[in-house]
Amino acid sequence: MRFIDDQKPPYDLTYNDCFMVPGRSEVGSRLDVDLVPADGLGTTLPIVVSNMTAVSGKRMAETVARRGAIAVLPQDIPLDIVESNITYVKSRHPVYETPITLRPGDTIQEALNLIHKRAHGAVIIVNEHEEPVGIFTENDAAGFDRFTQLQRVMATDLLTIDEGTPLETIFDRLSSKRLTSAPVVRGRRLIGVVTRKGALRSTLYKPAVDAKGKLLIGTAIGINGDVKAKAEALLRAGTDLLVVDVAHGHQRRMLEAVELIRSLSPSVPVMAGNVVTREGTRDLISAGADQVKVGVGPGAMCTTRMMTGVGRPQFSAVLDCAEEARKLGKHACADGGVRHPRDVALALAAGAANVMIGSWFAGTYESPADVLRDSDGRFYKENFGMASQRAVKARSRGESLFERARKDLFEEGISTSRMYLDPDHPGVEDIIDQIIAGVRSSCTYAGARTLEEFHQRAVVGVQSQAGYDEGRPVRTSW
Ligand SMILES: NC(=O)C1=CN([C@@H]2O[C@H](COP(=O)(O)OP(=O)(O)OC[C@H]3O[C@@H](n4cnc5c(N)ncnc54)[C@H](OP(=O)(O)O)[C@@H]3O)[C@@H](O)[C@H]2O)C=CC1
Ligand SMILES: Nc1nc2c(ncn2[C@@H]2O[C@H](COP(=O)(O)O)[C@@H](O)[C@H]2O)c(=O)[nH]1
Repeated sequence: MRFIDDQKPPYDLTYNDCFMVPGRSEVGSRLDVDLVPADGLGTTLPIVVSNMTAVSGKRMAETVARRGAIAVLPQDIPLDIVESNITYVKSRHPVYETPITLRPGDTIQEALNLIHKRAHGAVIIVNEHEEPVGIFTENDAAGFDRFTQLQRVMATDLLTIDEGTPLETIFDRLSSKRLTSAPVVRGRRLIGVVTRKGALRSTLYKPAVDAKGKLLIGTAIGINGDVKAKAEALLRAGTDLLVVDVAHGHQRRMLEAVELIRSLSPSVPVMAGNVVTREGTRDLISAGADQVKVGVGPGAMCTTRMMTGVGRPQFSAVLDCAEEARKLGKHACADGGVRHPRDVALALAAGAANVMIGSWFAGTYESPADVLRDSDGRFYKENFGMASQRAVKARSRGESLFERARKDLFEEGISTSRMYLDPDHPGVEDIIDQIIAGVRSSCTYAGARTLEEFHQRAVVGVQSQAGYDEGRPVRTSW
């Protein structure tokens, strides 16, 4: 990446400060761009879902891995739950979505409680042999009370798709019947759900899978407690990526933890952070990290900079740390502060191998929280920072009341915030579509076919606030 006229500003930059100019391109189509990160992890998109309790769980993990990204389970979750989540994600189909199932005798209320847990908007009603016998969508509830059994309202003229049916055929069949989704069967037994959009997406994205073809999943670990025992348990459980994560990643205990983890497994990919300096990057890499996580204070739930004055504008932090990591043959993950596809593109232009996103994904069907409605009827989910009182309480539940009360005094981070589901993009895959459309386009503007070429060719300028505002779409007349 270079700055226009090679004029690097003498101050640090946020994503909003930056813009990219187009360059001569030989890339004929945005679909010719390969977005596989250079880190060799097995992902096919440069997106990592933050290890935040309100963001990353098993549904998030399976959904993003199916499209080529990876989610990291937070360090707050009890180890036995982490183990079962890894097993669950590894058991998911790499193409077909996991169905929500109920029995004919279950009620509309039960179906409505579950239907927003996934984006495909249907509950499949199965018999005792796990064979689909009906399908329920929200519209089927109209005019019935909540205790009505599903067998009374479900649609029974089912279109089922045989496992292995070509994706284009699935799309055509669903389109011709004006259906958005259908159960997938092996013989007569339900094995998944496929949607029209899902069939299309599966032709555009490649799942992130391990050597056995199982979906990838990462886990996070802190530096408190018995790091060795926790790391060993996560490795045994089959984590594909270990993220060693603390607010201040450039500290002795962190470096020791990374060294320890590296000694336990020479081969597991280790991401460690957070840092924003070249020195921090070097130290984490010499301790054994394959990838440094970059970002202090840019996150949407983050009060670090207001509380402490510490942090660094994210674009410059990524630029420096990624350059340092590259010199050492390693990688950087730009963590936090992403609110638009352009931010992802700028992080990649700055040299990041991956971009970690938290709060944006909290407002999706796949994040762990339940969907709530505000007084205007708009759907939202609760999000909270990992340094907030709520998260600290969860992390320290094994400690004495006294210790927990002391920790409360160190609360940092927003306790809860509302992340509204975008009615046009309520699922995490909808947001991934937006991001990837933006990033593919950015690459072709720069004339790049790969992320490495993008980093080499990107030309960045610095803009005023007015320059940034000019780029924002205008939704009403003025
Ligand atoms: N990227 C960012 O800007 C930030 C991210 N976070 C996120 O919040 C979560 C919790 O982070 P964290 O509180 O570090 O995790 P932990 O609860 O795992 O604590 C980190 C350890 O580091 C010690 N420590 C020393 N200096 C600091 C410091 N300046 N800030 C925090 N801890 C320090 C703490 O000791 P002691 O408690 O005794 O001081 C503690 O033992 C993580 O997921 C992290 O990513 C949090 C803040 C900023
Ligand atoms: N200072 C804090 N940073 C936090 C907290 N919880 C998470 N984080 C960091 O933010 C990113 C995600 O950023 P986002 O803009 O996409 O939401 C996450 O990966 C952490 O590094 C917190 O409580 N305080």
